[in-house]
Amino acid sequence: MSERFGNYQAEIYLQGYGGTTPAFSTDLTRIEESAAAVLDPRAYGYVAGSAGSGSTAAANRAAFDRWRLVPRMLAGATERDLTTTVLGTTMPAPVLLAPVGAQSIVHDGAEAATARAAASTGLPMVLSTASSTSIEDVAAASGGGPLWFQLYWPSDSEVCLSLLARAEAAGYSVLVVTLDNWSLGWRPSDLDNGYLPFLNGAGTAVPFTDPVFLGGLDASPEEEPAMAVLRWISMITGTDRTWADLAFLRKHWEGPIVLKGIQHVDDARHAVAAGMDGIVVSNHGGRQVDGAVGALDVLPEIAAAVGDRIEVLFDSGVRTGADVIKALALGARAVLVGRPYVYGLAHAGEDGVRQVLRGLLADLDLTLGLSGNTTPGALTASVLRRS
Ligand SMILES: Cc1cc2nc3c(=O)[nH]c(=O)nc-3n(C[C@H](O)[C@H](O)[C@H](O)COP(=O)(O)O)c2cc1C
Ligand SMILES: O=C(O)C(=O)c1ccccc1
Repeated sequence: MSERFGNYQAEIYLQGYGGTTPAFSTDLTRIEESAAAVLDPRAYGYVAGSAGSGSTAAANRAAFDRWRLVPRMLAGATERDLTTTVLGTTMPAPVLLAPVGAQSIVHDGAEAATARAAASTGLPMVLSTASSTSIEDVAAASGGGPLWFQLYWPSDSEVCLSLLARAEAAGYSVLVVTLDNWSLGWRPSDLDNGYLPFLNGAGTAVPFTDPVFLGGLDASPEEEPAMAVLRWISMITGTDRTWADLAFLRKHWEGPIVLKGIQHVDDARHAVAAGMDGIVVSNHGGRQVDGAVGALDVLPEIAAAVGDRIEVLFDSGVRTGADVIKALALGARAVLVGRPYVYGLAHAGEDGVRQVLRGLLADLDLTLGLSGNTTPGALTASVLRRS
């Protein structure tokens, strides 16, 4: 058993032996159910919800189910090493925390609690532009843990440059540019509830903490709060960009740049041509385009086309150790996890996020070993069978 992650399994058994069961299921496909019980129904609808009929979120899970592991025996897998190198940096496992905005709607600790939990596991946290906690405060909470910054690309370049400069100064190492959410998708749970994360009965909270953005806001008190929030969001998420515009980001960001939301092999090729360092194959957890292809379904062709020239990461629907193995075997270097850790945050703040992450890593470590594999880097499609 791997000392590092196997201990966590023993800890959970010991807790049970002492009469304490975990606050939420170690099955991350089910943690949503108990999160529904602890969250405000509208906040829950926002986090759990997805676009349209929910068919893309369902397709994400169905895509994982179509691939099965074929375990090997007596394969010398009693010792594993999950260490992975992404964009030249070593991390303890091939897992990152996906950027999730507005975390204060699920827990007062918000992104600072998430940052502390991430730092304690050594996994990189990707901070959202739409965070409820500032870039600097999250860096302070993280205490030197690995941090990446997710950029929503503002329509105003001064605001964009301010975000980039602050992220760089605060020590964020990688820039993740999200391309698939220049407008919020059609999300019936939020539409039915009249819910936007920054809009509440009492009025509005400006969703972005950047001082240049705040300084440029025109005061228009007559504007309907919902219209104001939508306008602010669209000012930050930007519109009307082209592949050529990426040169601006390349010029103003020294470190690696990763494009998030890639689903078509030609877009992956565009990313290479634009001099990007990586992509996240992702459909935003099914929150943007209803009826879209399951993210895992497009991963193999994209990895085959560009995987030797650019780092390929993956998210959307990852819930178990086996899911991580499948994504890696199909060409991803590492995966990002979204909703599960947000539910951990909702349940128990920093500790809840840590429980989710440690559980996922322990599951990954055990499933890797029990299926006869020892390192994430050695996984290929030969460990899988399509069914
Ligand atoms: C509540 C919520 C807020 C999100 N906010 C952002 C965001 O601010 N920026 C971003 O790039 N992606 C955002 N995402 C998408 C995640 O980064 C990620 O792509 C998605 O959650 C992965 O799917 P999963 O939840 O099935 O793991 C958000 C997702 C959720 C659930
Ligand atoms: O809800 C989302 O998926 C998201 O990416 C977002 C966009 C703007 C503000 C907060 C979150």
